[in-house]
Amino acid sequence: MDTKQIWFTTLGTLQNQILRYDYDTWLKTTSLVSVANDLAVIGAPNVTTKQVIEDRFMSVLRRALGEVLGYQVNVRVIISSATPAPSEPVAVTLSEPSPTTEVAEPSFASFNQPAPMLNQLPLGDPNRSSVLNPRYTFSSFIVGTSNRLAHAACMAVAEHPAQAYNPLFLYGGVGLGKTHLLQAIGNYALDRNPEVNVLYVSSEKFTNDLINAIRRQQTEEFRIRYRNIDILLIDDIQFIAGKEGTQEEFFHTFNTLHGAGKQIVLSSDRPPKAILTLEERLRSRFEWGLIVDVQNPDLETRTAILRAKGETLQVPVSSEVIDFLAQRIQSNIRELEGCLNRVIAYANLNRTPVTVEVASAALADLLDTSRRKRVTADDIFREVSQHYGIDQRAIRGRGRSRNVVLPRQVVMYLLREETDASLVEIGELLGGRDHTTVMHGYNKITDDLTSDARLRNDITSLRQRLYGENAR
Ligand SMILES: Nc1ncnc2c1ncn2[C@@H]1O[C@H](COP(=O)(O)OP(=O)(O)OP(=O)(O)O)[C@@H](O)[C@H]1O
Repeated sequence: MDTKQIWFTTLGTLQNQILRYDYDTWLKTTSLVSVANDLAVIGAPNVTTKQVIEDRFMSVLRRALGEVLGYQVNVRVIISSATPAPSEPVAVTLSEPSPTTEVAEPSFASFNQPAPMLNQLPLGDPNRSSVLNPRYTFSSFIVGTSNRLAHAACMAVAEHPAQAYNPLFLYGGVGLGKTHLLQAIGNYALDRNPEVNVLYVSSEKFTNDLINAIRRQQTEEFRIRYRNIDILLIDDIQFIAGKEGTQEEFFHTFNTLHGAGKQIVLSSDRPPKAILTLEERLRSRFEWGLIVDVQNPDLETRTAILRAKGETLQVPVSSEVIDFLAQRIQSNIRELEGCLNRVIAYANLNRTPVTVEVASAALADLLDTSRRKRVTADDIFREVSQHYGIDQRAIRGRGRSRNVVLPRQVVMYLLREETDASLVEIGELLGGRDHTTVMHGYNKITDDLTSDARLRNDITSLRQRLYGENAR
């Protein structure tokens, strides 16, 4: 068989294995350039097709080719300027694409032409489920007071795309679960309906794709790629600030999708108002829908996350170790997970069970330095008293006016979060109060933190005072 016959037969097999519009859009226009040394080189007519094939069809292609050839081959896709129909002779000129990582924006002058209408674009999306991490689902996401709102908003969007909140804008510090939630929306929507076009990209990838499209004069493909989507998930949108050309293109992408009733979800490390050098017209669009923040996880959430993570690792981790880690590692969830992994690896290497002593040894450098000095109950009473201008005796006393109850509950919260004191001990420190009263005070502050920005600022500045530079 020559390459033409091989490809003809392979495409015939593939036609029965993948969705018809996927076949028509992405595979019909490809060719088999060569087969040699266990390597089959496939020619794609443009960079978008090449990317889609690489992202979605490599394993099915390998299998189909293997069946036709009778032996296994590796597959490589290149861009080929000729795009013969499968029944036509293969005659191609090869051109290697240039590297995809770029640093600066080129001139966008040639790019400001009208975009194709959505209904003129071919169906079938580029780069979807293949780039969504299957681990990032709603069921693997632990909900606590710090992320309850964000989780509910994402769930609503996943269930009713473009009907609940559009756009949905998620913001929060590093490692707090924004990417997880964004991708959970995509995974959920795809589980419900595999035909839905979901695209998850970082804003850096959006920028790079745009730059490459301009450089290769493939702006049309770029637009097809980005405007033929049902749910667009863009991570770390703050990075488009200051990039004029990217903002311009994103503005049009946003308008096209939003106008066509498609869902847009954005994440950022800060709210739209705080993204400096973001064009006003984009800022106002980001504020059209719902803006929710993801906060630092409280003790309960940290404990629940560690417990769930321990279960997936199938390594017995005692509740003492989990409590120890949840108390000590407060910065973010990525670090929390990293620390648990490190403790388990350390125990494995030393062939010991995972105990608090082992955890403490495994994390010695982190616990001693990065977080810093130990905070004492005295530190907390002193700082809270100064912050609210309330005498320490009043905080410990029996008064029930609002101006003393709030600082008292903040002390309960900080003692529980920042020290190893038990509920009973905290009650004693606060003038012999019952542990259920302490629990109530702690819960009150944790709940209020989700909705009360002023209280959040209070807690943040108190932590800064307690820990200095390293405070979260
Ligand atoms: N509530 C949660 N339940 C379970 N796992 C979580 C939760 N929040 C975050 N994680 C996990 O923590 C890790 C970091 O989360 P993620 O990458 O989503 O953070 P991020 O907010 O996008 O951070 P960055 O801004 O640095 O990109 C991931 O492994 C994620 O699965």
